[in-house]
Formats: sequence, structure tokens, C-alpha cells
Amino acid sequence: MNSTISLTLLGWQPFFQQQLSLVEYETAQIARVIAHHRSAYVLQMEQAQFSLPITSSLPSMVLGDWLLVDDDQRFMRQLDRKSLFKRKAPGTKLGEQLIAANVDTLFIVCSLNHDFNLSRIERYLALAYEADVEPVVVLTKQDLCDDADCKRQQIQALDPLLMVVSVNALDGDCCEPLLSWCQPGRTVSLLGSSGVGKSTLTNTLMGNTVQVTAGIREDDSKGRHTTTARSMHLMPTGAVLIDTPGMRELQLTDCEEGVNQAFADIDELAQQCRFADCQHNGEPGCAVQKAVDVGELDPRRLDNYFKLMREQARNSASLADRRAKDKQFGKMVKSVMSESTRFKKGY
Ligand SMILES: Nc1nc2c(ncn2[C@@H]2O[C@H](COP(=O)(O)OP(=O)(O)OP(=O)(O)O)[C@@H](O)[C@H]2O)c(=O)[nH]1
Ligand SMILES: [Zn+2]
Repeated sequence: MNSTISLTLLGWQPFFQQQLSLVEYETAQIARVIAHHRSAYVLQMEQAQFSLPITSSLPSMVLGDWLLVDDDQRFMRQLDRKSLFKRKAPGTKLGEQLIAANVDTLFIVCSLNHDFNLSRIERYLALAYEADVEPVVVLTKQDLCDDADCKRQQIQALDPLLMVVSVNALDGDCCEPLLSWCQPGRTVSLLGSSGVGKSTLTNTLMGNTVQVTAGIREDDSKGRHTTTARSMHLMPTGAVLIDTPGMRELQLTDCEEGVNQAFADIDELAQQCRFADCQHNGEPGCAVQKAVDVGELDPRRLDNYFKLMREQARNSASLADRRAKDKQFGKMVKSVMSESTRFKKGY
């Protein structure tokens, strides 16, 4: 990223401008998080780039966040986010992991060969809707697939209004339709499994090579893990591109709204069930089950809906549980401390 850049090109929009008070408007400097290292954030302002060490007094920020700093580049406050991606922290860890903030369009990247998987796309769509980001499904490796049109139609059938584009990520001309989402001041991001072609697409959209791409094992089409750091690039079209590493695991947390939106057809059918609290699990008068029985709703889709709903509920419950325990622990520490102060003071 250049050291001098206009705020508009960096992705500044009226939504953020409106949050500034008059005093802030006159005195504060505006900065965006363009990289997130273990011990510091890298911030970009109009005229300078600097590093802000991570301390316990800073809120937890993520790539794409906007914040205000004073003339000495000290943190003042973080601005409200327009959108936020997060997932359950990977592995056995409880809690959530922030992925990127203030993204306008999410390219959900999926290859048309062995990686093609409707349920995975539904998972990414739920995440995009929950994050308040416009999703565009990008199907790569069109050149390696004989039935690209048929696969594309299967995705379109999930939602007739969904944007779906198939490309050969290695071919610039072929990727041109994606540029309409990459206008100056827009922030776009890519999400997809490892090896689907995110780095290749990034290179093509950037018009040069900014990411190292890896070869792929022919047998199972699983890419090697090559993209390691999250980074932000300014595209030749003037948009900002946030690149995230291939994620092997993308579990939903706190995502009920997103799942309902990704499965709007099921949500709509559910309004017609006889019981308002119908679980669509054998109850009489269930419109959802009926749609499956008459072949109007794919049973795979219903299963995936149940699976994602359960997953997000389980992960949000364990997160809520941990927050409650942390709060309880905090109270206990406070009461022990005040006990000990009273004891020392002798009353
Ligand atoms: N023929 C063809 N090959 C592609 C296409 N897209 C990606 N590839 C190849 O697939 C392999 C993996 O692509 P990458 O761009 O490294 O995949 P990635 O999603 O960035 O992978 P991670 O960095 O692991 O997340 C590379 O060898 C690319 O050249 C495509 O549309 N057509
Ligand atoms: Zn029902």
C-alpha cells in the first residue's frame, strides 16, 4: 500500500464520516487498519503509515477497521463498523475470531472441480449475510470443468437473486465481470477454502503478482496452505482488496440471522407451518417437510439448514457461557481484593 493515499481510495465512506463530532472533525486524524501483526496494528492515514503497538487498553481491532488518532498518533477511538466478519475461534478454543471489518463485497470463492460443494457455499453465504456484506459467488477453474453451466445453475437455484460468476482465475479478460464490484472506495474481500484460487484471483485482479501461489496436489485438489498473513491491497481500479488466508475451518457463531437469510426460502415456508414454534421435525401441518415431500425443497438443503443452525447455537452458547464465567471470576477477584484491602486497613 502507498504511503500517501486519499481517504476515499482507502475506503472512507459517509457512514464513517457521520460518526465524527465537530471537534473530532477538526482535530482527529483518521486511520485504517491495513495489517494486523502479533504485537501491532499497521495503520494507514492519508499522508503516513505507522505502527500502533497492541496494548490491553486498545479495543480488539481487525483488518479494515477505522479509528481516530491524535496528532502524536495515539489512539483516540474506534469507529462503528459497517460490517464485520467473524468465525468461531479455530480448534478447541472457545470464543470468536474476527476476520475483517468494513467490507462492502465478499467474493465467495469456490472451484468448479472437486471443491464444488453447495453446503459450503451456503455456510459462506450465512456468514456474509450475518456480517452485512453483499456476497458474490465466484466459481474458479471454469477452464478445468466440463459442466460449469450446470454447476452454476445449481447455485443460482439456491437463490435466484444471488450473484454468481464463473471464471478462469488465470485469465484477466475472463475476470472482468468482477470489476464492477471493485469501484474506487469500495472494499472487497475473498473467502474460500485453501487451493481454490484466491491468491491467483488476487494477482489477476491486481494486474501483477502480490501473493505467492502454490501448486496443487492433483489427486484431491487440496491446495497447500500458502497464504499466511492477512493483508490489504489497493487495486488498479481504486478498490481496496482484503486477502485472508485459506481457512480450513469456518464454524459459525452467533449467526442465526445470517442462516435465516441464507435460507430465506425455508424461513418463508416456516411461516406457513401449523405451529408457530414448529421444528420441522415430523409435526403435523409442517410446510417445510411438505415441500421436501413434494420435491420442492432439496433434503440436503434442509439438513444443512439444521446443521448450521445447531452449530451457530452451540458455539454462541459456549461463548455466552464463557463470558458469564469470566464475569463471575472478575467479580470474585474484585471481592477478594476489596476484602484484602479492608483486612490491611484493619476494618
Ligand atoms: N486452470 C486453472 N487453475 C487455477 C485457477 N485458479 C487457481 N488455479 C491454480 O490452482 C492452484 C491454487 O491456487 P491458489 O491461488 O494458490 O489458491 P488459494 O485459494 O490462494 O490457496 P491458499 O493460499 O492455500 O488459500 C494454483 O496452481 C493456481 O494456478 C483457474 O481458474 N484455472
Ligand atoms: Zn414446520
